[in-house]
Order: sequence, then structure tokens, then C-alpha cells
Amino acid sequence: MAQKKRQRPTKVATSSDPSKPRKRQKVESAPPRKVRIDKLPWKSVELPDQMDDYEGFYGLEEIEDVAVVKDENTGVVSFESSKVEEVERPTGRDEVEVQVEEDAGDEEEDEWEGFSDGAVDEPVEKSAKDNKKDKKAQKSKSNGIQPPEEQAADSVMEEEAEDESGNEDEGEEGAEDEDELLEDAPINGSVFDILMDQPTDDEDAIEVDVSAWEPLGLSSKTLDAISKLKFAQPTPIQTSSIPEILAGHDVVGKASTGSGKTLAFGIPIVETFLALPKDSPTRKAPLALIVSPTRELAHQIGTHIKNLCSGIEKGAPTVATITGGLSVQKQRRQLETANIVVGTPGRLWEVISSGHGLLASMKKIRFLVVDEADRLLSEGHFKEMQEILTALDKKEFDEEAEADEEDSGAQRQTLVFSATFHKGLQQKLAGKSKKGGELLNNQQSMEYLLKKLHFREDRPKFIDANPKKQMASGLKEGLVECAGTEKDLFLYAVLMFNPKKRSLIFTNSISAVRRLTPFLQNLNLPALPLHSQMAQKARLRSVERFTERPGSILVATDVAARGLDIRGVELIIHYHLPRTADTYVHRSGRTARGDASGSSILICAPEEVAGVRRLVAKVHAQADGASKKAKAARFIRTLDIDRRVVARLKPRATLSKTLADAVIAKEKKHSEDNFLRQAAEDLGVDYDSDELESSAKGKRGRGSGRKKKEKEAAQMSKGEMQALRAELKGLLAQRVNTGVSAKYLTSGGVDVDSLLRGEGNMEFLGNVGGLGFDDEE
Ligand SMILES: Nc1ncnc2c1ncn2[C@@H]1O[C@H](COP(=O)(O)OP(=O)(O)OP(=O)(O)O)[C@@H](O)[C@H]1O
Repeated sequence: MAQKKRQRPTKVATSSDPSKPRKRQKVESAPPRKVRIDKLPWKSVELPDQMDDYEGFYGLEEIEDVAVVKDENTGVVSFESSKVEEVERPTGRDEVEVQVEEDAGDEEEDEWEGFSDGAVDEPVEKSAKDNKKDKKAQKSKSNGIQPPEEQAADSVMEEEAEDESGNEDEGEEGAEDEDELLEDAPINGSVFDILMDQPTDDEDAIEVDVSAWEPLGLSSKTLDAISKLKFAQPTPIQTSSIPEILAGHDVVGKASTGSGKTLAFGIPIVETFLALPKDSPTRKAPLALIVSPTRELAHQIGTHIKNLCSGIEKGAPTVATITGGLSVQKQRRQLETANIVVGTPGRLWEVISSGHGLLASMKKIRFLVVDEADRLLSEGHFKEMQEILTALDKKEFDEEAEADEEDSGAQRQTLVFSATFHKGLQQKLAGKSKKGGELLNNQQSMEYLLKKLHFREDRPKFIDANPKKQMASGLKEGLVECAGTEKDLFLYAVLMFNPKKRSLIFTNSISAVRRLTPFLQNLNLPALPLHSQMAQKARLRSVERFTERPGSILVATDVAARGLDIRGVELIIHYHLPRTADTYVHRSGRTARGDASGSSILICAPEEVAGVRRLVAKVHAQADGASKKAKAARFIRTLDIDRRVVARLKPRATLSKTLADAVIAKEKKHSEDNFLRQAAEDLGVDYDSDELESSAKGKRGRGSGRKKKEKEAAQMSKGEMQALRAELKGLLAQRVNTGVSAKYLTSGGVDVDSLLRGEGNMEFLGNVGGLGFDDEE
């Protein structure tokens, strides 16, 4: 039975707000005209892959942009459409933009048309006209109007759930408010283009000698593309993985952060695509599925592979990035034509399982890549990964009929990459675990999932590109010990000792980010916040500014710990200790990427020092046979900051903290008041904050001291705050003189402002050699 469905007539976008970027222009549409229903361009509907009972749905067809009109008097039903060129081609018909037709059905676009998902790129053959268009797009970018394809790349940050105590859990999609994202989305520039350091047109022309890549057996097309990326030689993980993957093996790859893992799997995937016969149906279907735990990473990987593909003259694969926050319909369309699909598990599952034959084509992929595998195969993403893997391997009735055929899983290669693997996971992946081991007892689910990965070989090739180290070789590690209550002051001091360095400060809570950012800003430091409760636009803007402005400081939760590939991060400061050794590795991995060097400094209270040393020892455990304690001492130095200097910085830090706390307490009180007022209104009672407070009196419990302080801070008057600001300004204008020490006296004291400008007397920095604090290196 043919099912006919009436589609809502397409609205043509109009806007009263000229500042809002519009994808389509307002067009004069033809008036609706009566049409013959049997003459319309009906489209057959593909059935969902997951539907068990097809009965009654065979032959389902749909039509768009047709209104069903019932005559009130006669009861006769007729059909009207304003774009029916397929039926009756009217003469002199007003032009209707084709785009309208393409987009019909995506309801939200009637409201907002500033960005398209645009994640599928056509990386081939840019004509002069295209280049011109690109330049134009660049120009509009600087005007604040972003080309749609770039806006898509911008909408990438993962929305993490975070509890009050600041435990940030990078859960996937779900909780996201699409409307908010759409509203937030358009910002200047594509963060991921910036992150990936896209070459300019002029730079494009320069190619480097890539003979060092030749032993890997790549085609000249791929070598040319690598040459355009200016990567003269492969990194160790690329050298080891590429030939194994090209030889058809499953690979589990481990290599330190920033060591080029993306291209270690990206290059062989692209190479395999290029080697497909011209008429291979796979050229028009997905060849690889790359799953990543976070949106930003997925987009980074997508951009990275697209950059490689854009250097291929002809016939490059198309790449689609499928993450939450963007329209499912559009992503489905992109997926339909993509050869390489990168995405986060939640949205991937949502799109793949939405029907339209996508699952059937995804089942034929030749590569499944699990990036940041330890993260993807653990809590949070487990369920969605499991669903994807089950669906990819599930045989349909027609497949079952072909009993002799090999498992569909055996057709595909599985590539698993990370900088960190739990020992148990590593053993499991390498096929070496003993039955009854820790993993089996404690993580039955992971065991199950590993089986689901369905390696085609009993033992995948385990490649550990740097078995001695998880940390980048250019990384120096240090710790600063201070009283727990003085962490803010010491953070300020460490930053002062590192003038003009692009620094990333990690905290374990959103509230700490909220507090530390204004604390540092009050002290004239260029601090930017980043946490999961920020609006997406603000998050992207922070990353963008951090990327663009040398010497800026990003204060972030662990949302920034994995994968962010920002060039030139010189200093990582762990304001709060990382909760696990792996987090330490990933946080610290945001600096010293590739051949670069960088420092990682932990700020510890005395009671935290022992734990930190254990953690660092664990990270370096594989280095050699020395005792853990000896290793930790070797790898992490205690930085001996001159306490007299810190004492001189204290008055300004205290003032700044008082001001930052007051602003936050006021904001908090304001939102609490609003909440309680609303609750009282809902209950139909009067709201009296004093009454509430007096009823709470006497109930002294945990946190009451803090609450008292908060209350005092919230009550600070405008005048008092102004006075504090003036005092702080005065202090910041003064030189910080270390005074007593003959050493510093001879050096003429310390001018903090000139230090900030990178002009200070570096002797100020005290005895902290080896971490880039001084000129000794
Ligand atoms: N052969 C190469 N030569 C020089 N640079 C390279 C090479 N391969 C990759 N890179 C660059 O190194 C940087 C890090 O690469 P990538 O993001 O793949 O690292 P990663 O190992 O995945 O890091 P993480 O574990 O932190 O995610 C990127 O900016 C990339 O462009």
C-alpha cells in the first residue's frame, strides 16, 4: 500500500534582524497552484534498518511542499504547491532558490539559518573561482559573518554534565538544548581551522621533501598530500602503524600525547580509499568510521583528515563529522555521501539508527577506529559504543541466509588508539590477559565490549611507539608546595614567573574556574574561562582567543584535558591535582606537542605532596628499573620559589581574591534569591530572605563558615568594592621590591609589570632551574 504523506509547505525565510546571518535570501515564491497528485515527483522512502516488521510499509512514498486543501462548501480535496516544476512548468514563474527545495523539512531552519552542518567537505580540485570564494569567506569571517561550513566546525564542544561539587563528567549529547546551540553557534572564525594551523594560499604552494615517508609504501598522491602538510618525516607511531594497517592488520596503538596518532590511522585510511578501483561502489559509501569521545576531538580529527585530503589533486575521500548539537537530518544527508565518518558515539548512533539504509552501508565499512580508546571503552560512552558495535555486526535475515560467509566483523579492520591504556585494557587488547584477572572481576562490561570490537585477528598488533614514556619528551615537570589556603597566591606567583607564556590552568571544578578567572583578570592577567556550563559560543570564543593570543591564560576544567591540539601552549598548571594518573598525562599533553617543549607544574598543599609523587611515579613507572620513589624524585622537581617575592605579591593577590569572591557571592545570592522568590510565588507564600535565614540559624553544619564568608562578601557595598579596586590599582602600579636580599638588591628590585611584558630581571625567578623559569636552559 502506498502511503502518502502531506508535507508542511516550505516557508521562505524572512528576518527583521539584518545582523543575523542568513543562509538563504528572501525570495519571491510562486503563488500556490493546484496540482495533480499523480503528477507530483513522489520519492520512495527507505525503510528503517532496524524495523522488524515491514508489513504495510512497503512502497512508502513521500512528497514535499504540497498542501492538502479542502473546499468548505463542496468537501472536495485538492492539492496545491508553489514549486511544481516537475509537473507543470509555468512560464514566467518567479525564481525560487534551489536551496529552499533542498532544505524543506528541516523545521528549525525556518527560524535560524546562520549555519549549516557543512561537515562534508569536497576536498578536491579547488578552482580559481573557489579560491576567490574562500577569500571572500575569509573576509566575511572578519566581519563577523562566518561561512556555514566553518560555523559547523565551530559547533563542536561537548556539553558535559557537571555536579555542584565540580565533578565534571564528559557525558555525551542528550542534555543539550538544540535551540541554545543554534543560537550560540555563529562566532568568528573556525576554532578548528585555527587549531589545525591551516596554511594560507601562498604557503600552500610550498611543498617539503617527503622522502623519509617513502619506506611506508604510500602512493605518490598521498605523499604529495603529506608534502603539502609540510610533514617532512613520519612520527614513530606513524612509522610503526601505517605499514601494519596497510597490510590489513588490526592495530592497537599507544603513543604519547601530541605524537601524531590521528594521521597514524588517517593516512592508511585515505591511502586505502585512493587504491580502490574507480568503479568500486565503496567510493560512494563509508569506508571508515572513527569514533571519538568528545565533540571537539571529533571535529579536530575530521579537520585533520580533511586537511590531508585537501592536498589530493583528484578523487579524495569526503569526510563527515557527526556530533551532537547539529541537526540530525543534515548529518544524515552528510553521512549518506561520506567516505570517512568521524563522530561521537551518542550522535553517531542516533544518526545511523535513524534508517534510510545508513546502517546497511555502515556495516560495510572497512575500518573501525576507536580513538582515545580507554575513555571510549569506559563509563559514560559504554552503552552507545555497545549499541554501535552490536548494530554493525548484527546480521539481517538476508545475510544469515549466506551461511558460509565470514562474520561481517572479520571484513573490517579495527584500530584502537590512545596515549593511555589501563594495564588491564592494554593486556586485553593485546590478547594477553589471564582469566580471572582484575579486569574480569572489576570490569565485566569492558570485557564484553572488547569482545564486541570483533578484531579480525586473534591478537591485534600492539604498537607502543614509546614504551618507556607516556609523556612527551619535551616536557618538564615540577611541583610547587604551598599551604592549601595559599594556592591562589602561588598560582599568581607561578604565572608571574612565566611572563607572556601561553598557559593552561586545570582545576577540578567549575566553581574554581569561575573564581580564578576574575581573580587573575583583576591582576591584569589575560585569563579566559573554559568549562562545560558555559554557553557553547562562549566556550568556543575562549578557545579561539586562547589560540590566537600569545601569552593568554586559559583556566579550564578537564573538558580541555584530552585532545585539544593548540600550538604553542608552553605551560600547564595543575591548580587542583589530577584525579588519576591518566588525567595527569592528558592534561600535561596539551603542551610539548610534537617537537615542542613545555612545562607542567602541580601546585600542591603539603598533605598532597606524597600523593603527587606516587601519581608521577606511576606515570613514569615503565621508565627503568629504579624504585618508584627515585623515579618520581627524578621526574618531578620541587620548585623553590623565593618566598619573599611571594610575600610581596600577597597584598595584591588578597585584594584581588576579595573582589572576585564578592562578585561571585553577589551573583550567587542574586540567583538564589530569584529561585526562592519563584518557589515562594509558586507556593503562594511571601518570600522573606531574613525569615528564612533566622529559621536556619542554630543549624550550624558543614560549610557554615564558608556560607558566612559568602554572605559577607555578597553584602559588600558598591563603594567598598570601588575602594578595593582603587587600592588594587595602586598596588599593581607599584614595583614589587624584594628588598632585603643582597642578591635582589643588586639587581635593583623587581618590576612586576615589566616582568609581564617579558622585560623583567629574570634573576627574580629564584632557584627553579630546568623548568624554563630562568635563562639557564
Ligand atoms: N609527521 C608529522 N610531522 C609533524 N607534525 C605532525 C606529524 N603528524 C602529525 N603532526 C602534527 O602533530 C600534532 C599532534 O597530532 P595529533 O593531534 O594527531 O596528536 P595525538 O597523538 O592524537 O595527541 P593526543 O593524544 O593529545 O590527542 C598535530 O598538530 C599534527 O598536525
